[in-house]
Amino acid sequence: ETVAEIAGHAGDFPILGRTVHGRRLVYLDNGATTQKPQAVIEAEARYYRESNANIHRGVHWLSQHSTDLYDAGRERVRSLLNAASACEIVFTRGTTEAINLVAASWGRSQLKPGDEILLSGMEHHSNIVPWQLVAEQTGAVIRVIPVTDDGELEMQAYAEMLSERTRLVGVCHVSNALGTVNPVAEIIRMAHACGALVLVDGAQAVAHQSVDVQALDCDFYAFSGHKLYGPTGIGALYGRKQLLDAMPPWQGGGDMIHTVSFERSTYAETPQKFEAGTPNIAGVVGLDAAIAYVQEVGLDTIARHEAALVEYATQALGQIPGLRFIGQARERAGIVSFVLEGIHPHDLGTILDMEGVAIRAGHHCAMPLMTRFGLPGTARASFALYNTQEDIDALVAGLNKARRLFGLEHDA
Ligand SMILES: Cc1ncc(COP(=O)(O)O)c(CN[C@@H](CS)C(=O)O)c1O
Repeated sequence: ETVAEIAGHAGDFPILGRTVHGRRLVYLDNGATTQKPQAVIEAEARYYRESNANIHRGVHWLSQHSTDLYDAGRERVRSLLNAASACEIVFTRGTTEAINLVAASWGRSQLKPGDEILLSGMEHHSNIVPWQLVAEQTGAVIRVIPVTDDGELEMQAYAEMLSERTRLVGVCHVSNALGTVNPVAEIIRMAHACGALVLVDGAQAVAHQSVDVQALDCDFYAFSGHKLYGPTGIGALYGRKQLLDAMPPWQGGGDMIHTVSFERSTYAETPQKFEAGTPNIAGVVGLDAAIAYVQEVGLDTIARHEAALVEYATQALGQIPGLRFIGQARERAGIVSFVLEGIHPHDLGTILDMEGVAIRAGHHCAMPLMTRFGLPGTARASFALYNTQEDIDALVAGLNKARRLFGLEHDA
């Protein structure tokens, strides 16, 4: 599709037709969660209307049909990430659970006292706290890759931190607080050169650009379906097959076993070994529909559309006196973060909400990053394929109204 055609897709998202406080909803909080196209809403509803049954265990047609849908969803995720095999795709509740799975299974079984885990200073709490929990249990040590004033990783410092003690590097593909796109292929190459693994937190990347885990050569890649126009409660972990095969289960129960006795149980193969209990089957069906939708629109088209929005927003917001961008990385995806002198981000968010404009304000679950910038938080506008320049104009109008309400309009 062309970028011009993409704007027509707003009509695919029923919720965008609603008002908030009597104003048109201007939804610019896509980093928190994206809205859902009718195709995703209908896919889940149709599953419950026509196909619902438990998977893997029934001998009846409906159970096999439901299992086929679940397997088709796994193949769709494989195609999204270009993984070598569908058995490298483990369904989880989302990014947080995917990272906890790696920390609990690989971390607890592999990490020894003194081993080092390198995390970037711009990580989301879900790529910090699981590693702190496993470091407490194993004696491993967490070290932080510094972030520059522009919101990029200090690659020279990273190179100097890498050593034979480095066992794993955790890095976000795209920062949810700054929009920075990290040079993950280079980060991975450098980590592998000293024998370390890399987990990439892809929560803010998969909806904004094509991801190829084989080209990146990453060891783990995590994302959430709800940030990719899919349902909440479903996401996925990509893991290199030989790593997943060597990792112990992380949750016990039905489906993840081969045999069970009170003396000893044996476990299913990857990926089922990591999918205990009845999974979110409808969520997988909805995720399948969401990925099909973005693949139809075209991730490269979406990337170009959102890059144009970031550019337009940077120009328009840059005209507002007292507005300071936080994070000016050379490569950004889908997010603009800023502070407005004299108005707390939460007050900005509240005033914008009264105008129907939804943004996020606060620390964005990246408290260490906010501390690094000496801020309590920022205001964040995050874009999706259905956003338009008119949405950004509404944001600018709302910010200027906030300035008037706070008596800041006397600035030139
Ligand atoms: C980079 C990154 N990593 C992990 C997560 C967690 O995703 P879950 O689906 O909640 O598991 C998120 C979710 N960030 C939301 C909620 S804090 C935001 O408004 O930025 C993220 O952006």
